Amino acid sequence: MTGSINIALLGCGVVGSQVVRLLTEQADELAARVGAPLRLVGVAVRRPQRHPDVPADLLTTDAAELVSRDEVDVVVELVGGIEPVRGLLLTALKAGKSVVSANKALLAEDGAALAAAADESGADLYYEASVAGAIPLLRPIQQSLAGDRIVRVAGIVNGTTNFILSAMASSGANYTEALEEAGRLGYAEADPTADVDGYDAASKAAILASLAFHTRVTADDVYREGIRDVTAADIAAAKALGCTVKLLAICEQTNGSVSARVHPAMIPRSHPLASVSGAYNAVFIEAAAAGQLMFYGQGAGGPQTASAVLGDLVAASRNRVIGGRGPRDTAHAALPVLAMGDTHTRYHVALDVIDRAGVLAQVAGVFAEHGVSIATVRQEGRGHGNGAAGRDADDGAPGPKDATLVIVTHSASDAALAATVEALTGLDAVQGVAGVLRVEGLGRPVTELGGGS
Ligand SMILES: NC(=O)C1=CN([C@@H]2O[C@H](COP(=O)(O)OP(=O)(O)OC[C@H]3O[C@@H](n4cnc5c(N)ncnc54)[C@H](O)[C@@H]3O)[C@@H](O)[C@H]2O)C=CC1
Ligand SMILES: N[C@@H](CC=O)C(=O)O
Ligand code: NA
Repeated sequence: MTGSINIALLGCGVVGSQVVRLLTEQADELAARVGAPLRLVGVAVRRPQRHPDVPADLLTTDAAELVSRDEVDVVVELVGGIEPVRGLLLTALKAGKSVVSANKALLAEDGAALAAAADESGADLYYEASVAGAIPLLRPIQQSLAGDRIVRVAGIVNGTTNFILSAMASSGANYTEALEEAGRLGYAEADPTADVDGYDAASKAAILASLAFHTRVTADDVYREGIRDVTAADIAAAKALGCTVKLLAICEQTNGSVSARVHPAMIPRSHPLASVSGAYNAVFIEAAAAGQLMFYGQGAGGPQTASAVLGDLVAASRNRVIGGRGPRDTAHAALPVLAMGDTHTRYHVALDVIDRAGVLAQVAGVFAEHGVSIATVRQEGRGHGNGAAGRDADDGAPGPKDATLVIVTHSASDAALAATVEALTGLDAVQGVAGVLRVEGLGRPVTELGGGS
């Protein structure tokens, strides 16, 4: 066995502390797999007194000094955020030290600079834990599917929002109630913004699109909508169509460009992603030759995420032992990113209208004017003696009539749909837009829409 592989750990929180535990508990096995012992030479933290489980002589508050030590072979970064981590990792990579990171925010913002620094010095840069935690996803994309052409990567990459949407669907809770439950059970953080507003998923989408399509997509390139505006009525409307609502990250390659978007969408309950509930993640990959593949598991958690970090650490360490480096990021395709307005999907539009002769024709006319083709229309009575939702509106009940028109479109551009909705709000007979949600078939025909619950 050769000399040890020396590891510097930055950050010792939820994930970092589990990496220390696994490195200690599995030391002999890891050494056998790598061909050299993995030796932790330093752990950079903010407050050493909070880490009684880490040998005191390893703890330091000076991350910059630790990273620049000559003895360090691999830097494992589990701090998160952009600065000071970016500077620390660039220093490490430029000095030829390999880097393992779970930092999706940094990778999605400045992965190109990190990859360039790794290329320059011949070091490894691995970040499997940054997307979908424990689920092996980036390595299959980069290695197992390297000979194929990936056309779509779509999935549920945020456990917090999936938990909230699952709770809303199963109990009928509204968003605020479900968020509170997620907080109580430890899924949602005190400040849930990064999760519920889709920033976390957008960073992951940027990383997935970059690797899958051999190009560079940053978090800013990703269209982003979170789940704050998803209502109990949206969930009920999805149910009525045989669908469920999920926060999806969708990355596609079409006609020489890529698109990456994060937003809530209805998906058919028969789709494999529909049954992914609670804090689980699942990602669906479609490749030209391989066809459809699905990856499922826990996207967060200390031990789970540490598993992915250790996998990267073993890979980087093996490369050190053998001499050389593993597969690097390839961005040779350099594809343009499609504007959200030019992406195409189907839509569910619920309109509150006055129920009188000619309204349906008027509404249909607005869709037609904007080139948006209607697939199905359903009218539901609403109040004023008009009967319960879902019953025939024309039930002969006396009094003024209000109704909700539930329209599902064929595939249309996002820009055309937005213009249609804008124009609909200008119609006298339209009292309000009760809901607009995208409907995604995700590589499967959406045949069952309207099929009921
Ligand atoms: N917790 C999870 O389930 C997952 C986390 N990740 C990523 O893993 C990374 C770490 O996440 P967690 O362990 O959950 O965070 P955490 O907040 O529990 O741990 C981060 C640690 O870094 C320390 N720290 C902050 N600034 C520092 C500095 N300048 N020098 C040294 N230490 C510093 C903090 O005191 C804290 O102990 C983040 O990038 C996160 O996005 C990725 C997937 C899942
Ligand atoms: N906050 C994320 C976990 C880390 O990637 C989630 O809720 O999935
Ligand atoms: Na992963």
